[in-house]
Amino acid sequence: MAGLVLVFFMVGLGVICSALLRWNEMKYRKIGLPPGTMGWPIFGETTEFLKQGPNFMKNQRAKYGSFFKSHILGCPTIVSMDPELNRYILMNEGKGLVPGYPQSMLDILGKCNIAAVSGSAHKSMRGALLALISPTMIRDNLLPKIDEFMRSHLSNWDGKTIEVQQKTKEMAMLSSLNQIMGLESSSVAANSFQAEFCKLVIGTLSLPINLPGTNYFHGFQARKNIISILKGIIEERRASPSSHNDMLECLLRPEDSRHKLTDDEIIDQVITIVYSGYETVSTTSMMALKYLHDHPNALQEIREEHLAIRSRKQPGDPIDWNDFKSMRFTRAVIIETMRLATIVNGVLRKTTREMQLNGFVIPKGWRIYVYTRETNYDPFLYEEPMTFNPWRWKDKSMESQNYFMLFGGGTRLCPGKELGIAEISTFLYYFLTRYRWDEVGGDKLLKFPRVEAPNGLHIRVSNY
Ligand code: HEM
Repeated sequence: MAGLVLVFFMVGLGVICSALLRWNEMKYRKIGLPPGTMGWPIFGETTEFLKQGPNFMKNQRAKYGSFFKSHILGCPTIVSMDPELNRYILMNEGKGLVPGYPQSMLDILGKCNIAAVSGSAHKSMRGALLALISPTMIRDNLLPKIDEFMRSHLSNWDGKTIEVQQKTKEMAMLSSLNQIMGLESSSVAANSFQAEFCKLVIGTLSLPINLPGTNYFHGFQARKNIISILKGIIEERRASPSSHNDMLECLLRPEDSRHKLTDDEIIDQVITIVYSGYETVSTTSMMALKYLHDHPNALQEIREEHLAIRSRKQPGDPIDWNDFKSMRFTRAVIIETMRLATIVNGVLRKTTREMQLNGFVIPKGWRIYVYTRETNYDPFLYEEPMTFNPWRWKDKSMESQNYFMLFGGGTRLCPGKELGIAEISTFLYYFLTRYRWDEVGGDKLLKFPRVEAPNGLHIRVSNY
Protein backbone atom coordinates (compact mmCIF):
# COMPACT_ATOMS: atom_id res chain seq x y z
CA MET A 1 0.00 0.00 0.00
CA ALA A 2 2.75 2.42 1.08
CA GLY A 3 4.57 1.56 -2.18
CA LEU A 4 1.50 2.45 -4.23
CA VAL A 5 1.17 5.82 -2.48
CA LEU A 6 4.82 6.54 -3.20
CA VAL A 7 4.37 5.67 -6.89
CA PHE A 8 1.32 7.98 -7.11
CA PHE A 9 3.25 10.69 -5.33
CA MET A 10 6.23 10.40 -7.68
CA VAL A 11 4.02 10.36 -10.78
CA GLY A 12 2.07 13.38 -9.45
CA LEU A 13 5.30 15.25 -8.73
CA GLY A 14 6.58 14.45 -12.22
CA VAL A 15 3.37 15.77 -13.80
CA ILE A 16 3.48 18.98 -11.73
CA CYS A 17 7.16 19.57 -12.54
CA SER A 18 6.72 19.09 -16.25
CA ALA A 19 3.59 21.31 -16.21
CA LEU A 20 5.57 24.05 -14.41
CA LEU A 21 8.43 23.81 -16.90
CA ARG A 22 6.02 23.93 -19.86
CA TRP A 23 4.11 26.82 -18.37
CA ASN A 24 7.34 28.75 -17.90
CA GLU A 25 8.43 28.06 -21.48
CA MET A 26 5.01 29.18 -22.80
CA LYS A 27 5.25 32.37 -20.77
CA TYR A 28 8.40 33.35 -22.68
CA ARG A 29 7.33 32.03 -26.07
CA LYS A 30 7.01 35.50 -27.52
CA ILE A 31 7.50 35.93 -31.21
CA GLY A 32 10.96 37.18 -31.99
CA LEU A 33 12.89 35.92 -28.95
CA PRO A 34 15.98 33.81 -29.66
CA PRO A 35 15.81 30.03 -29.11
CA GLY A 36 16.71 28.53 -25.72
CA THR A 37 15.06 27.32 -22.51
CA MET A 38 13.94 29.24 -19.43
CA GLY A 39 13.97 26.49 -16.78
CA TRP A 40 11.91 26.79 -13.61
CA PRO A 41 9.67 29.70 -12.65
CA ILE A 42 11.71 32.23 -10.56
CA PHE A 43 14.87 30.07 -10.34
CA GLY A 44 15.26 29.56 -14.08
CA GLU A 45 18.40 27.61 -14.97
CA THR A 46 20.71 29.14 -12.35
CA THR A 47 21.42 25.83 -10.61
CA GLU A 48 22.38 24.10 -13.88
CA PHE A 49 24.51 27.11 -14.86
CA LEU A 50 26.41 27.20 -11.57
CA LYS A 51 26.72 23.40 -11.31
CA GLN A 52 27.76 22.62 -14.87
CA GLY A 53 29.57 25.92 -15.44
CA PRO A 54 31.07 26.40 -18.88
CA ASN A 55 29.57 23.08 -20.01
CA PHE A 56 26.08 24.46 -19.54
CA MET A 57 26.94 27.28 -21.96
CA LYS A 58 28.58 24.92 -24.44
CA ASN A 59 25.62 22.49 -24.38
CA GLN A 60 23.11 25.29 -24.92
CA ARG A 61 25.23 26.67 -27.74
CA ALA A 62 25.35 23.23 -29.38
CA LYS A 63 21.52 23.10 -29.29
CA TYR A 64 20.56 26.71 -29.97
CA GLY A 65 23.53 28.49 -31.52
CA SER A 66 25.71 31.34 -30.16
CA PHE A 67 22.78 33.58 -29.24
CA PHE A 68 20.21 32.00 -26.95
CA LYS A 69 17.81 32.83 -24.17
CA SER A 70 17.91 31.51 -20.63
CA HIS A 71 16.98 32.58 -17.11
CA ILE A 72 20.04 32.78 -14.88
CA LEU A 73 21.00 34.64 -11.72
CA GLY A 74 17.46 35.90 -11.19
CA CYS A 75 16.79 37.47 -14.57
CA PRO A 76 15.65 36.53 -18.07
CA THR A 77 18.93 36.63 -19.97
CA ILE A 78 20.23 36.48 -23.51
CA VAL A 79 23.61 34.78 -23.71
CA SER A 80 25.80 35.99 -26.57
CA MET A 81 28.87 33.91 -27.41
CA ASP A 82 29.53 35.34 -30.85
CA PRO A 83 32.68 37.54 -30.89
CA GLU A 84 31.39 39.93 -33.57
CA LEU A 85 28.03 40.37 -31.94
CA ASN A 86 29.69 40.80 -28.55
CA ARG A 87 31.71 43.62 -29.97
CA TYR A 88 28.61 45.24 -31.42
CA ILE A 89 26.85 45.03 -28.02
CA LEU A 90 29.79 46.66 -26.23
CA MET A 91 30.09 49.42 -28.83
CA ASN A 92 26.40 50.38 -28.67
CA GLU A 93 25.60 51.49 -25.16
CA GLY A 94 23.89 54.56 -26.66
CA LYS A 95 21.35 52.30 -28.39
CA GLY A 96 20.08 51.07 -25.03
CA LEU A 97 22.62 48.45 -23.91
CA VAL A 98 23.73 49.73 -20.51
CA PRO A 99 25.63 47.77 -17.80
CA GLY A 100 23.46 45.08 -16.23
CA TYR A 101 25.25 44.17 -13.00
CA PRO A 102 23.23 42.69 -10.09
CA GLN A 103 21.43 45.00 -7.70
CA SER A 104 23.55 43.90 -4.72
CA MET A 105 26.66 45.03 -6.57
CA LEU A 106 25.23 48.43 -7.49
CA ASP A 107 23.78 49.04 -4.00
CA ILE A 108 27.07 48.32 -2.27
CA LEU A 109 29.38 50.01 -4.78
CA GLY A 110 27.23 53.14 -4.67
CA LYS A 111 24.90 55.00 -6.99
CA CYS A 112 27.74 57.07 -8.47
CA ASN A 113 29.78 53.94 -9.22
CA ILE A 114 30.87 53.93 -12.85
CA ALA A 115 28.90 50.75 -13.63
CA ALA A 116 25.73 52.29 -12.20
CA VAL A 117 25.75 55.37 -14.43
CA SER A 118 25.42 55.89 -18.15
CA GLY A 119 25.35 58.74 -20.67
CA SER A 120 26.84 62.04 -19.49
CA ALA A 121 27.24 60.84 -15.87
CA HIS A 122 29.36 57.94 -17.15
CA LYS A 123 31.39 60.28 -19.30
CA SER A 124 32.17 62.49 -16.34
CA MET A 125 33.11 59.65 -13.95
CA ARG A 126 35.20 57.96 -16.64
CA GLY A 127 36.93 61.23 -17.61
CA ALA A 128 37.86 61.89 -13.97
CA LEU A 129 39.19 58.36 -13.63
CA LEU A 130 41.22 58.45 -16.85
CA ALA A 131 42.91 61.64 -15.63
CA LEU A 132 44.14 59.69 -12.58
CA ILE A 133 45.49 56.63 -14.36
CA SER A 134 46.65 57.91 -17.76
CA PRO A 135 49.99 56.65 -19.13
CA THR A 136 51.65 59.92 -18.01
CA MET A 137 50.31 59.47 -14.49
CA ILE A 138 51.53 55.86 -14.44
CA ARG A 139 54.96 56.94 -15.64
CA ASP A 140 55.44 59.92 -13.33
CA ASN A 141 53.42 59.13 -10.20
CA LEU A 142 52.07 55.62 -9.98
CA LEU A 143 54.95 53.42 -11.13
CA PRO A 144 57.37 54.84 -8.52
CA LYS A 145 54.75 54.14 -5.83
CA ILE A 146 54.07 50.65 -7.15
CA ASP A 147 57.80 49.94 -7.24
CA GLU A 148 58.33 51.03 -3.65
CA PHE A 149 55.27 49.10 -2.50
CA MET A 150 56.25 45.83 -4.23
CA ARG A 151 59.81 45.93 -2.89
CA SER A 152 58.54 46.15 0.62
CA HIS A 153 55.59 43.72 0.14
CA LEU A 154 57.98 41.13 -1.26
CA SER A 155 60.69 41.51 1.36
CA ASN A 156 61.63 38.76 3.83
CA TRP A 157 59.87 35.89 2.05
CA ASP A 158 63.06 33.78 2.08
CA GLY A 159 62.62 30.47 3.91
CA LYS A 160 58.89 30.99 4.41
CA THR A 161 55.79 29.17 3.25
CA ILE A 162 53.62 31.79 1.60
CA GLU A 163 49.93 31.58 0.72
CA VAL A 164 49.95 33.26 -2.67
CA GLN A 165 46.22 33.90 -2.99
CA GLN A 166 46.08 35.82 0.28
CA LYS A 167 49.33 37.68 -0.40
CA THR A 168 48.31 38.77 -3.92
CA LYS A 169 44.91 39.96 -2.65
CA GLU A 170 46.58 42.01 0.08
CA MET A 171 49.01 43.28 -2.52
CA ALA A 172 46.28 44.44 -4.94
CA MET A 173 44.33 46.19 -2.22
CA LEU A 174 47.16 47.78 -0.26
CA SER A 175 48.92 48.90 -3.43
CA SER A 176 45.70 50.66 -4.54
CA LEU A 177 45.29 52.35 -1.14
CA ASN A 178 48.87 53.51 -1.36
CA GLN A 179 48.36 55.00 -4.83
CA ILE A 180 45.00 56.54 -3.98
CA MET A 181 45.78 58.18 -0.66
CA GLY A 182 49.30 57.27 0.35
CA LEU A 183 48.20 54.89 3.11
CA GLU A 184 51.08 52.82 4.50
CA SER A 185 50.30 49.08 4.61
CA SER A 186 50.80 48.95 8.36
CA SER A 187 48.67 52.03 9.14
CA VAL A 188 45.49 51.79 11.23
CA ALA A 189 43.41 53.27 8.38
CA ALA A 190 44.73 50.68 5.87
CA ASN A 191 44.04 47.83 8.27
CA SER A 192 40.50 48.88 9.05
CA PHE A 193 39.83 49.61 5.36
CA GLN A 194 41.10 46.13 4.47
CA ALA A 195 38.85 44.36 6.99
CA GLU A 196 35.76 46.26 5.81
CA PHE A 197 36.65 45.94 2.14
CA CYS A 198 36.70 42.11 2.27
CA LYS A 199 33.12 42.15 3.65
CA LEU A 200 32.12 44.65 0.97
CA VAL A 201 33.43 42.38 -1.82
CA ILE A 202 31.50 39.35 -0.51
CA GLY A 203 28.39 41.52 -0.17
CA THR A 204 28.49 42.57 -3.82
CA LEU A 205 28.36 38.91 -4.89
CA SER A 206 25.43 37.95 -2.65
CA LEU A 207 21.63 37.96 -2.91
CA PRO A 208 20.27 41.42 -2.02
CA ILE A 209 18.48 40.34 1.19
CA ASN A 210 18.96 43.06 3.79
CA LEU A 211 18.50 41.04 6.99
CA PRO A 212 20.98 40.89 9.88
CA GLY A 213 23.38 38.00 9.33
CA THR A 214 23.27 37.96 5.51
CA ASN A 215 26.38 38.72 3.44
CA TYR A 216 24.48 41.53 1.76
CA PHE A 217 23.72 43.10 5.16
CA HIS A 218 27.39 42.84 6.20
CA GLY A 219 28.51 44.23 2.81
CA PHE A 220 26.18 47.18 3.23
CA GLN A 221 27.47 47.85 6.75
CA ALA A 222 31.03 47.62 5.41
CA ARG A 223 30.18 50.23 2.79
CA LYS A 224 28.95 52.57 5.54
CA ASN A 225 32.17 52.04 7.54
CA ILE A 226 34.34 52.61 4.47
CA ILE A 227 32.44 55.82 3.73
CA SER A 228 33.12 57.03 7.25
CA ILE A 229 36.86 56.22 6.96
CA LEU A 230 37.05 58.05 3.62
CA LYS A 231 35.06 61.06 4.88
CA GLY A 232 37.48 61.34 7.81
CA ILE A 233 40.48 61.34 5.47
CA ILE A 234 38.86 63.88 3.14
CA GLU A 235 38.09 66.21 6.08
CA GLU A 236 41.67 65.94 7.33
CA ARG A 237 42.98 66.77 3.86
CA ARG A 238 40.73 69.82 3.60
CA ALA A 239 41.76 71.07 7.04
CA SER A 240 45.48 70.70 6.34
CA PRO A 241 47.47 73.21 4.26
CA SER A 242 49.95 70.58 3.03
CA SER A 243 49.44 68.98 -0.36
CA HIS A 244 49.87 65.33 -1.32
CA ASN A 245 51.04 63.58 -4.41
CA ASP A 246 48.29 61.00 -4.88
CA MET A 247 44.97 60.26 -6.58
CA LEU A 248 42.85 61.70 -3.76
CA GLU A 249 44.66 65.03 -4.09
CA CYS A 250 43.83 65.06 -7.83
CA LEU A 251 40.20 64.22 -7.05
CA LEU A 252 39.91 66.95 -4.41
CA ARG A 253 41.77 69.58 -6.45
CA PRO A 254 41.48 68.58 -10.13
CA GLU A 255 43.61 70.51 -12.62
CA ASP A 256 40.78 70.44 -15.15
CA SER A 257 37.43 71.72 -13.81
CA ARG A 258 35.61 69.20 -16.04
CA HIS A 259 36.88 66.52 -13.66
CA LYS A 260 35.46 68.12 -10.52
CA LEU A 261 33.35 65.57 -8.64
CA THR A 262 31.09 65.86 -5.58
CA ASP A 263 32.22 64.20 -2.33
CA ASP A 264 29.78 61.32 -2.88
CA GLU A 265 31.19 60.80 -6.36
CA ILE A 266 34.78 60.93 -5.06
CA ILE A 267 33.98 58.26 -2.46
CA ASP A 268 32.34 55.96 -5.02
CA GLN A 269 35.24 56.56 -7.40
CA VAL A 270 37.74 55.47 -4.73
CA ILE A 271 35.72 52.35 -3.92
CA THR A 272 35.48 51.57 -7.67
CA ILE A 273 39.23 51.84 -8.19
CA VAL A 274 40.05 49.48 -5.31
CA TYR A 275 37.22 47.08 -6.24
CA SER A 276 37.97 46.88 -9.98
CA GLY A 277 41.64 46.07 -9.55
CA TYR A 278 41.23 43.76 -6.56
CA GLU A 279 40.28 40.33 -7.90
CA THR A 280 41.54 40.93 -11.42
CA VAL A 281 45.09 41.92 -10.47
CA SER A 282 45.42 39.44 -7.58
CA THR A 283 44.05 36.42 -9.44
CA THR A 284 46.14 37.12 -12.53
CA SER A 285 49.28 37.43 -10.36
CA MET A 286 48.52 34.16 -8.59
CA MET A 287 47.77 32.28 -11.81
CA ALA A 288 50.88 33.70 -13.52
CA LEU A 289 53.02 32.16 -10.76
CA LYS A 290 51.13 28.89 -11.17
CA TYR A 291 51.66 28.75 -14.95
CA LEU A 292 55.32 29.83 -14.65
CA HIS A 293 55.90 27.10 -12.11
CA ASP A 294 54.42 24.53 -14.51
CA HIS A 295 56.26 25.86 -17.60
CA PRO A 296 60.03 26.09 -16.97
CA ASN A 297 60.78 27.43 -20.49
CA ALA A 298 58.52 30.40 -19.96
CA LEU A 299 59.96 30.90 -16.46
CA GLN A 300 63.48 30.96 -17.83
CA GLU A 301 62.62 33.48 -20.56
CA ILE A 302 60.78 35.89 -18.25
CA ARG A 303 63.60 35.69 -15.70
CA GLU A 304 66.17 36.44 -18.38
CA GLU A 305 64.14 39.49 -19.36
CA HIS A 306 64.08 40.68 -15.75
CA LEU A 307 67.74 39.92 -15.06
CA ALA A 308 68.74 41.85 -18.19
CA ILE A 309 66.85 44.88 -16.85
CA ARG A 310 68.44 44.49 -13.41
CA SER A 311 71.92 44.23 -14.88
CA ARG A 312 71.50 47.73 -16.38
CA LYS A 313 70.66 49.22 -12.97
CA GLN A 314 72.37 50.19 -9.75
CA PRO A 315 71.15 48.25 -6.70
CA GLY A 316 68.09 50.08 -5.34
CA ASP A 317 67.18 51.74 -8.66
CA PRO A 318 63.42 51.53 -9.20
CA ILE A 319 61.64 50.03 -12.21
CA ASP A 320 60.85 52.97 -14.50
CA TRP A 321 58.57 53.46 -17.48
CA ASN A 322 61.19 52.37 -20.02
CA ASP A 323 61.86 49.18 -18.07
CA PHE A 324 58.14 48.47 -17.93
CA LYS A 325 57.74 49.09 -21.66
CA SER A 326 60.69 46.82 -22.41
CA MET A 327 59.11 43.88 -20.55
CA ARG A 328 57.57 42.43 -23.72
CA PHE A 329 57.66 38.82 -22.62
CA THR A 330 56.33 39.66 -19.15
CA ARG A 331 53.36 41.33 -20.82
CA ALA A 332 52.86 38.24 -22.98
CA VAL A 333 52.89 36.01 -19.87
CA ILE A 334 50.29 38.23 -18.19
CA ILE A 335 47.94 38.32 -21.18
CA GLU A 336 48.29 34.57 -21.79
CA THR A 337 47.52 33.96 -18.10
CA MET A 338 44.35 36.04 -18.39
CA ARG A 339 43.32 34.15 -21.53
CA LEU A 340 44.00 30.62 -20.35
CA ALA A 341 42.65 31.08 -16.82
CA THR A 342 39.77 33.27 -18.06
CA ILE A 343 40.00 35.79 -15.26
CA VAL A 344 36.79 37.46 -16.52
CA ASN A 345 34.08 35.20 -18.00
CA GLY A 346 32.23 38.03 -19.63
CA VAL A 347 30.40 41.26 -18.95
CA LEU A 348 26.74 42.05 -18.30
CA ARG A 349 24.46 44.48 -20.06
CA LYS A 350 20.73 45.12 -19.91
CA THR A 351 18.31 46.56 -22.44
CA THR A 352 16.73 49.90 -21.57
CA ARG A 353 14.08 49.42 -24.28
CA GLU A 354 12.76 46.68 -26.55
CA MET A 355 15.32 46.28 -29.29
CA GLN A 356 16.29 44.27 -32.35
CA LEU A 357 19.52 42.34 -31.97
CA ASN A 358 20.89 39.76 -34.35
CA GLY A 359 17.47 39.52 -36.04
CA PHE A 360 15.63 38.86 -32.76
CA VAL A 361 13.47 41.10 -30.59
CA ILE A 362 14.85 41.51 -27.06
CA PRO A 363 12.35 42.87 -24.52
CA LYS A 364 13.13 45.86 -22.31
CA GLY A 365 14.90 45.03 -19.02
CA TRP A 366 16.40 41.73 -20.16
CA ARG A 367 19.97 41.03 -19.24
CA ILE A 368 22.56 40.31 -21.92
CA TYR A 369 25.47 38.16 -20.88
CA VAL A 370 28.35 38.99 -23.22
CA TYR A 371 30.04 35.67 -22.52
CA THR A 372 33.62 35.88 -23.78
CA ARG A 373 35.07 32.79 -22.09
CA GLU A 374 34.71 30.45 -25.10
CA THR A 375 36.40 32.98 -27.41
CA ASN A 376 39.53 32.42 -25.30
CA TYR A 377 39.51 28.72 -26.21
CA ASP A 378 38.53 29.01 -29.86
CA PRO A 379 41.03 26.93 -31.88
CA PHE A 380 40.46 29.12 -34.96
CA LEU A 381 41.65 32.17 -33.02
CA TYR A 382 44.29 30.56 -30.77
CA GLU A 383 46.27 27.58 -31.98
CA GLU A 384 46.24 24.79 -29.37
CA PRO A 385 44.07 26.96 -27.15
CA MET A 386 44.46 24.86 -24.00
CA THR A 387 48.26 25.22 -24.00
CA PHE A 388 50.01 27.96 -22.02
CA ASN A 389 51.91 29.67 -24.79
CA PRO A 390 52.92 33.28 -23.98
CA TRP A 391 54.97 33.42 -27.18
CA ARG A 392 51.72 33.77 -29.16
CA TRP A 393 51.40 37.33 -27.77
CA LYS A 394 54.86 38.50 -28.76
CA ASP A 395 53.31 40.14 -31.78
CA LYS A 396 51.62 43.04 -29.96
CA SER A 397 49.04 43.51 -32.73
CA MET A 398 47.29 40.45 -31.25
CA GLU A 399 45.98 42.80 -28.60
CA SER A 400 44.17 44.92 -31.17
CA GLN A 401 42.24 42.06 -32.77
CA ASN A 402 38.48 42.58 -32.77
CA TYR A 403 37.91 39.43 -30.73
CA PHE A 404 40.38 40.48 -28.01
CA MET A 405 38.06 41.17 -25.09
CA LEU A 406 40.03 40.30 -21.98
CA PHE A 407 39.54 43.92 -20.90
CA GLY A 408 36.03 44.36 -22.32
CA GLY A 409 35.54 46.76 -25.22
CA GLY A 410 33.77 49.82 -26.60
CA THR A 411 32.90 52.74 -24.37
CA ARG A 412 33.63 50.73 -21.22
CA LEU A 413 36.96 49.24 -22.22
CA CYS A 414 38.89 48.77 -18.98
CA PRO A 415 40.55 52.10 -18.14
CA GLY A 416 42.85 50.27 -15.68
CA LYS A 417 44.41 47.95 -18.27
CA GLU A 418 47.90 49.49 -18.30
CA LEU A 419 47.87 50.19 -14.57
CA GLY A 420 46.92 46.58 -13.83
CA ILE A 421 49.60 45.23 -16.17
CA ALA A 422 52.18 47.57 -14.60
CA GLU A 423 51.31 46.27 -11.11
CA ILE A 424 51.48 42.61 -12.09
CA SER A 425 54.73 43.17 -14.06
CA THR A 426 56.39 44.86 -11.07
CA PHE A 427 55.20 42.11 -8.75
CA LEU A 428 56.62 39.44 -11.09
CA TYR A 429 59.89 41.36 -11.51
CA TYR A 430 60.62 41.53 -7.79
CA PHE A 431 59.37 38.04 -7.08
CA LEU A 432 61.30 36.33 -9.88
CA THR A 433 64.57 38.24 -9.45
CA ARG A 434 64.59 37.61 -5.69
CA TYR A 435 63.13 34.16 -5.20
CA ARG A 436 62.72 30.62 -6.43
CA TRP A 437 59.82 28.54 -5.16
CA ASP A 438 58.23 25.11 -4.88
CA GLU A 439 54.57 24.40 -4.54
CA VAL A 440 53.77 22.75 -1.26
CA GLY A 441 51.35 20.65 -3.28
CA GLY A 442 47.79 19.40 -3.02
CA ASP A 443 46.15 22.81 -3.42
CA LYS A 444 43.02 22.81 -5.54
CA LEU A 445 42.31 25.49 -8.15
CA LEU A 446 38.80 26.29 -9.31
CA LYS A 447 38.25 28.00 -12.65
CA PHE A 448 34.49 28.69 -12.48
CA PRO A 449 32.44 30.74 -11.63
CA ARG A 450 35.57 32.57 -10.44
CA VAL A 451 39.20 31.60 -10.54
CA GLU A 452 40.18 30.78 -6.96
CA ALA A 453 42.17 28.45 -4.75
CA PRO A 454 39.52 27.42 -2.18
CA ASN A 455 42.17 26.41 0.38
CA GLY A 456 44.84 28.84 -0.81
CA LEU A 457 47.93 28.27 -2.97
CA HIS A 458 50.91 27.49 -0.73
CA ILE A 459 54.49 27.82 -1.90
CA ARG A 460 57.85 27.39 -0.18
CA VAL A 461 60.10 30.31 -1.04
CA SER A 462 63.88 30.62 -0.98
CA ASN A 463 66.34 33.24 -2.23
CA TYR A 464 67.23 33.05 -5.92
C1 HEM B 1 44.58 43.73 -14.85
C2 HEM B 1 43.48 43.14 -14.70
C3 HEM B 1 42.14 43.69 -15.14
C4 HEM B 1 41.21 43.07 -15.92
C5 HEM B 1 41.32 41.66 -16.52
C6 HEM B 1 40.10 43.98 -16.07
C7 HEM B 1 38.97 43.70 -16.82
C8 HEM B 1 37.96 44.60 -17.06
C9 HEM B 1 36.81 44.36 -17.92
C10 HEM B 1 36.55 43.07 -18.68
C11 HEM B 1 36.05 45.47 -17.92
C12 HEM B 1 34.76 45.72 -18.71
C13 HEM B 1 33.53 45.72 -17.83
C14 HEM B 1 32.26 46.03 -18.58
O1 HEM B 1 32.28 46.26 -19.78
O2 HEM B 1 31.19 46.01 -17.95
C15 HEM B 1 36.68 46.43 -17.03
C16 HEM B 1 36.18 47.67 -16.73
C17 HEM B 1 36.71 48.49 -15.76
N1 HEM B 1 37.93 48.33 -15.13
FE1 HEM B 1 39.20 46.79 -15.33
N2 HEM B 1 40.35 45.11 -15.37
C18 HEM B 1 41.61 45.00 -14.79
C19 HEM B 1 42.24 45.93 -13.99
C20 HEM B 1 41.69 47.12 -13.59
C21 HEM B 1 42.33 48.06 -12.68
C22 HEM B 1 43.70 47.90 -12.03
C23 HEM B 1 41.48 49.07 -12.51
C24 HEM B 1 41.73 50.28 -11.64
C25 HEM B 1 41.47 51.48 -11.94
C26 HEM B 1 40.28 48.81 -13.32
C27 HEM B 1 39.17 49.62 -13.44
C28 HEM B 1 38.09 49.37 -14.26
C29 HEM B 1 36.92 50.24 -14.31
C30 HEM B 1 36.68 51.51 -13.50
C31 HEM B 1 36.06 49.69 -15.27
C32 HEM B 1 34.69 50.23 -15.72
C33 HEM B 1 34.87 51.15 -16.90
C34 HEM B 1 33.58 51.79 -17.37
O3 HEM B 1 32.50 51.33 -17.00
O4 HEM B 1 33.69 52.76 -18.13
N3 HEM B 1 40.47 47.62 -13.97
N4 HEM B 1 37.85 45.88 -16.53
